Amino acid sequence: MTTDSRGLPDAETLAEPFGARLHRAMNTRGQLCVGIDPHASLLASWGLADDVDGLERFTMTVVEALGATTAVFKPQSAFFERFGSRGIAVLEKAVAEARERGALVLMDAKRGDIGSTMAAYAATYLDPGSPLFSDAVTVSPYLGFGALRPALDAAALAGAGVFVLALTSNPEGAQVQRATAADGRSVAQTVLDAIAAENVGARPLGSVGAVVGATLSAAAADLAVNGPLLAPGIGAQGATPADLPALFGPVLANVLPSVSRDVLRHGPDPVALRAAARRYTEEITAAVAGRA
Ligand SMILES: O=C(O)c1cc(=O)[nH]c(=O)n1[C@@H]1O[C@H](COP(=O)(O)O)[C@@H](O)[C@H]1O
Repeated sequence: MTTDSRGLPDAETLAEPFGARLHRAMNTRGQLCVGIDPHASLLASWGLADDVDGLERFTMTVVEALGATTAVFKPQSAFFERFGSRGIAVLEKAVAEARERGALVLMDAKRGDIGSTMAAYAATYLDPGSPLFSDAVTVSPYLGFGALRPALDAAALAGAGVFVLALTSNPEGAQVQRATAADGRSVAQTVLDAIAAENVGARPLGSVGAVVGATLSAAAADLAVNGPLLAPGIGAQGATPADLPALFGPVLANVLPSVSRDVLRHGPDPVALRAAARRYTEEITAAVAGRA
């Protein structure tokens, strides 16, 4: 991807939808998404202070070590927000530096609100003029999928993507997501069907993704959304790349497995970080190819 002087995608890149850019990135760099989650415990294990300087050292080390080889970075916004405006400034820098190195940035913000407020979130993450403009953002559909419309429209306009929570990796998610909706489908299936409707006709891949935790024993849902499937939960939450084929079956090629702590714990040595990311990328490639 080419960028302008601020590290933002240039007009030509923006014309290409996120789904197509992600498809290419996964094919050339592998299917691993590296989560940037600067937990206080990780800062401590890297020998860094739990302050803004530690946050910046941690984040830039990850971006510099992995930016040239990783398809997607997923910074978790909360770990930056907890330091206030200076933490957000580090996040802005991380977005620009990651993109500078050719990685896509999926902002893990999990936003979701009434439509008029959603428009402000869309302006934050999906307007190319915003300092936090990202290639994609995670959103929550629990105020109703329709309330996400401003984000879906802004993403389409900017050539960006939106990942909607469908079946999350945490055990508590089932209480809401497996509940039966008025028409007899599960709540998760209504979300997945709405995502699929957004992606109709998109080639090679739609720009609206679903979040489906790799920790699930079975999806028990139709995952054929013609879009990417972000699969967090590998590593610290107990799932492995070898779990992916049984869970995702025919849509395995569209899965973007995400690992945060189990890569990050190998720092601050960039060589060890790269080795950990490479191991996961190879294991995912083997799983997708049926060799796991
Ligand atoms: O949207 C997400 O990224 C997400 C969805 C989900 O269902 N489960 C989940 O763990 N995540 C995020 O993925 C990351 C997982 O981190 P690790 O468990 O350290 O790999 C965290 O940033 C979570 O907030």
